[in-house]
Amino acid sequence: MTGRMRGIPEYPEGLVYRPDVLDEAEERSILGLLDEVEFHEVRMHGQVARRTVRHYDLDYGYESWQLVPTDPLPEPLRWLRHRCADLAGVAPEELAQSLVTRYPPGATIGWHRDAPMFGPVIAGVSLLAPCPMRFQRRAGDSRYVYEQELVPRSVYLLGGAARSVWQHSIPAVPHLRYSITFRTLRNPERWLPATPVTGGG
Ligand SMILES: O=C(O)CCC(=O)C(=O)O
Ligand SMILES: [Fe+2]
Repeated sequence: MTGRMRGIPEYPEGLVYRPDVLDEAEERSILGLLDEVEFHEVRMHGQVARRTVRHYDLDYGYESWQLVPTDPLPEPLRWLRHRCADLAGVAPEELAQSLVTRYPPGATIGWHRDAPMFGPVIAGVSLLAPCPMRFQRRAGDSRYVYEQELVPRSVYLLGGAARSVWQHSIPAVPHLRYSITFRTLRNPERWLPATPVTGGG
């Protein structure tokens, strides 16, 4: 489905979409946890976005383009990371950054590719309001487009060209939505502390 997007419809290679990854009880339990989360503003180029975010494990400085260690992913959310890792075919620890985004009615995220310090696989969980996720890529004078409806309790994976070539965006929808994204790192050794050596004197 490409809705009203202008361009040549094409499926983004590397996009995997799975509805019904969570059941309703699981969604409710996560929403209960998110009620307690303190969300932070996103300020880019001096503009405060309507969506708010909470990073875990590594925080992304929207202005600095650096990753800095932050609070660990809350234990009651770790099974979700594990499930996404299984879908993505990576170890849970490889999903080294978690981001919860809260989209109140009218909030959006504009066209972008995720930052280059993140790795080749990104997983995204959707909760509450359904919304379209839009994709575009340009080649010469042509614009290729795709629209994927994200239903609540679904997971998408961005790999291959869907991650590295295509841009994506989320338009405004009339009801509250949350997304939880888990990202791999391109250079884990640059950002993660070395595994501590244990057992010594
Ligand atoms: O809301 C979503 O699922 C997409 C979020 C996103 O693209 C991002 O945070 O980079
Ligand atoms: Fe993104």
